[in-house]
Amino acid sequence: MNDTTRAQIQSLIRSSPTTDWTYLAEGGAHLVFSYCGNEPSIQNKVLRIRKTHLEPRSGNDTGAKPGRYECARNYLATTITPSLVPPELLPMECKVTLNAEWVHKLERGSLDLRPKERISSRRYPSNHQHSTSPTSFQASLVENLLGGEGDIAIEIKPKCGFLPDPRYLSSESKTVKTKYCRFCMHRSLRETRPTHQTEKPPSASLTGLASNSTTWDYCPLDLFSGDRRRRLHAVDQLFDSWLRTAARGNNFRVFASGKAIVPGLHKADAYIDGRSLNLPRETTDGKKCDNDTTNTTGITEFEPAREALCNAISHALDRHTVIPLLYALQQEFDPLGIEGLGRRSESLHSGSTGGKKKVFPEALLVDPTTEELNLVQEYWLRSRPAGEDRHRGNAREAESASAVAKRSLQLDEASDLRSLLVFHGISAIFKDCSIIIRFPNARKREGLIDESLQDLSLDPIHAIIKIIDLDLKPLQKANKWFELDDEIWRAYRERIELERLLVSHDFRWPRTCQA
Ligand SMILES: O=P(O)(O)O[C@@H]1[C@@H](OP(=O)(O)O)[C@H](OP(=O)(O)O)[C@H](O)[C@H](OP(=O)(O)O)[C@H]1OP(=O)(O)O
Ligand SMILES: Nc1ncnc2c1ncn2[C@@H]1O[C@H](COP(=O)(O)OP(=O)(O)OP(=O)(O)O)[C@@H](O)[C@H]1O
Repeated sequence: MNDTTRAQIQSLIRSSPTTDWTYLAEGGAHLVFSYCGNEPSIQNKVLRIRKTHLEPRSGNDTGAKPGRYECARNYLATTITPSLVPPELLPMECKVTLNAEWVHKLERGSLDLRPKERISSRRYPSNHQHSTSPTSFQASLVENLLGGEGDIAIEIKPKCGFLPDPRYLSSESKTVKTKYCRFCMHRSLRETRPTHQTEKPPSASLTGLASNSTTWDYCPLDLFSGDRRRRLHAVDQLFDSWLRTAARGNNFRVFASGKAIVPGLHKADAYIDGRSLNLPRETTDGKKCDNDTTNTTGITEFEPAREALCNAISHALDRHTVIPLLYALQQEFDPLGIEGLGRRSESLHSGSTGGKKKVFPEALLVDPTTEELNLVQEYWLRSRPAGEDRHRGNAREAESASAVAKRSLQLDEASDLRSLLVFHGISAIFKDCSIIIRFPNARKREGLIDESLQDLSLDPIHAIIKIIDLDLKPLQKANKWFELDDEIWRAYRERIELERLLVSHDFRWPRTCQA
């Protein structure tokens, strides 16, 4: 640990959980607070705290070894991820262990600000929880990627950017899964089954699939296509659903001066391209906007920002290697797909998965060892040219790199199931991470910080791009992944069939996701 890190940790320990930290955001697994105190060493930092506390320790809670998941997670973060992702894409962070009492005070102060459905949700498999009160929490002190006064930051959660290999699909699933991507089908499932993950926003399309063939939501295959026009379209669709769902989705978020903007709720003190976003507090007829997604009054106020913002994001992505990199990491570590893996497991382990029929036996789902994680690194490095070119290329190049990788390490149906599962777990991380694109305030950039913030630049050349949320997924989730995948494509097939019956004569199949 160097002196700077030591000073930061000291400042964190001295800081007050009730007055020095403000609730910023959260996902399923972490709570994130930004620092608002006066200690210079932790200005511009966020505190990212694991919701699930440390695994049980033996004895008196000091000096005992962390569990297997914890070890794998740390080894991945410190040793493996930096070889898969170039350092400039990773935020600077230092790990800290926080006293539970301190964390509880912090959490209590944030309860009013947190989305209700997030409070007390614990979704990790049971072996990552325990019933006794925790004495400490794992956290990291990370650079605040949203920036400060006058900066505009966009967060995109792109999700899975490719269709599965048909060779590993059943004849039944093939008809659907080779035409529609998992993300689009999953959105449809959430739309048609309100009980399925109810915290999710409804899709921007309020009608059925038939009309969906003309108005089409965000599809990750567009973003990952390598085609600039489709990428811009994808960004525009993300912006669109951000507007229509009043920022309730998790695929696109806009932050101005470090604060999340909610269309229809906020008056943002932010400017884009010299124009105020002018987010209305009230609709023009004087009624407070209630986040009703059908209320378009607040939405039109954003239209002037749409073009400038979407173009800037899209150009920033075009100039950067982050999208092809994520594509390669998602696709190369997942040659068979979860269905292919499940079918493989069934053929190998039929009858041995215990009383409750699960596709993957428990014994296969322990978290990876350091040796297994080293293989991940080896596989990745062997499949790519040395030097800086390692992280370059477009989606198509990534595909051919994938072919090379498969030849060199034989990651295919002949590989052992355990290795394939470990690799699938790595792919899952990159299917679920987010990208933050920050457009620093032009005047601050030029060192003119004391001038008025009228002229906020959205210059793609100066955009700073980082990847967040690269935590190891517990392999225990594999059975859930398999079951959800099965539910998703079956529900989509059913929905198509139903719509076809209902609107029989003029039914048009929904637009397919184009690889
Ligand atoms: O399965 P998915 O595609 O719904 O992904 C889950 C995400 O839902 P999303 O579709 O992005 O809204 C989900 O996102 P939210 O927490 O719902 O915002 C989580 O990221 C979850 O991962 P974890 O359990 O927190 O490690 C994600 O679970 P994993 O599939 O990555 O395990
Ligand atoms: N370094 C950072 N700087 C600024 N904001 C951040 C940072 N890290 C995370 N955030 C914000 O906090 C939110 C939640 O963080 P994160 O995605 O890491 O949580 P998670 O629980 O791991 O997510 P998931 O549910 O996808 O697993 C992010 O969506 C982002 O808006």
